[in-house]
Amino acid sequence: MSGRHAWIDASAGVAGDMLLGALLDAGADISVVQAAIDAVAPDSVRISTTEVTRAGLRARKAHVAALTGSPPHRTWASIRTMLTGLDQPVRDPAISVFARLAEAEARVHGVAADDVHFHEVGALDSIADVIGVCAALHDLGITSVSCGAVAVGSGHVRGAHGRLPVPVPAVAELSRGWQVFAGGDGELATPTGMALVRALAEVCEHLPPMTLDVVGVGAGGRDLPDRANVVRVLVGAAAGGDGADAVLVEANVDDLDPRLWPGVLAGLLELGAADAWLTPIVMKKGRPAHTLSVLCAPATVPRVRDHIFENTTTLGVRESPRRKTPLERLFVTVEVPGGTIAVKVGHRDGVILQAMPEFDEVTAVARAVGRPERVVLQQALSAAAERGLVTGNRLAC
Ligand SMILES: O=C([S-])c1cc(C(=O)S)c[n+]([C@@H]2O[C@H](COP(=O)(O)O)[C@@H](O)[C@H]2O)c1
Ligand code: NI
Repeated sequence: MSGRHAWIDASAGVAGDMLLGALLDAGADISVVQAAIDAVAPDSVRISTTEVTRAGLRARKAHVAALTGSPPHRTWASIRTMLTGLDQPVRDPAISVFARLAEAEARVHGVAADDVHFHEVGALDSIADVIGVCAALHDLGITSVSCGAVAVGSGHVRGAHGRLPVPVPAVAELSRGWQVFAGGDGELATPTGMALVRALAEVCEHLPPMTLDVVGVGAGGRDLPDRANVVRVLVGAAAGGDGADAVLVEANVDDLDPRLWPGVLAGLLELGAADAWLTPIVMKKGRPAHTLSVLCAPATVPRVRDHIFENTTTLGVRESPRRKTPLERLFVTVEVPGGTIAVKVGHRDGVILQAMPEFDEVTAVARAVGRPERVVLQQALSAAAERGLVTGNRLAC
């Protein structure tokens, strides 16, 4: 696996500064985080951390000190403009986080997302938390994130909106489609924390099998006697050595013009899905239909989801984590009359299990020389066999 996976333990709640503290505790470089924040809001905030204890457990508390006065209200549109100063790997997730917040606030207050006025969540410290978390993830080389069920709290809280029930409306809205539970008194999950989870974590899951590398513990502001007010981030490589994390995205569809399916499948592969296929099914009420299945890397899920909603008639998608164990593979070019063809060789522990000519190249040579594909395929297989590329043989060094 190329990148690292981070699993967020939000079983005691989540807030932007808690997540930032956890990632800094896991080893993210604070100067890299500060530089990303400075790129958006120069000389505005200073990030620091201290070691604290929460219910007797060591944790790192992130502090965001304002160096200037922060304007009380910001619109989503103005924050989006501020974020353009960031490098793409930090900017894209930061925009996704604020877009989530804007959509949630828009639904809560009954206004258009672009017109949403953030109050507390638009303050400099929230902006710093979001940018800081995205920069820290990038600095740690984390390429996929998942998170368990989130404790949201209970009771009431007082803020710019007056007295709000917990989970506060924005958190409730952001929680749709995610596993949540009360988990205790007070506001345990804040809008910024929940937006970070929803924008960055591809799936809600228990701790996935992984070779654990580092555990970061981020402290919340309160020290509760009965439970540690912390977010933990467990960072490592997904289990299976070369096995990569994958997500299966599926939808049952019974009313799409069938002529549209080839374009839907091709589009999914173009945007980076590892595979996309249709299975004929008979749905409720005896309706013939199709299951669309898409296997992709966790980071590709948001694009896959968007593509399915934009290009099919489905009203929802299902997502489930999967583990892929790819065979090691290499390509060997063989010569056939009239051209060359790449042969994909799958092997394990140095023994060849598969040697198959790439069929697109078989087709290209067959067309170029005017011979049937099956003849060119056989010629490529024979050429591969002459090179010793057959099942059971050891790979030549
Ligand atoms: O700023 C806004 S619009 C805001 C909306 C809501 C709603 O639920 S609506 C709640 N809050 C409260 O702000 C503070 C700070 O939140 P952060 O995400 O910035 O940590 C928190 O207590 C929210 O309940 C703000
Ligand atoms: Ni609000």
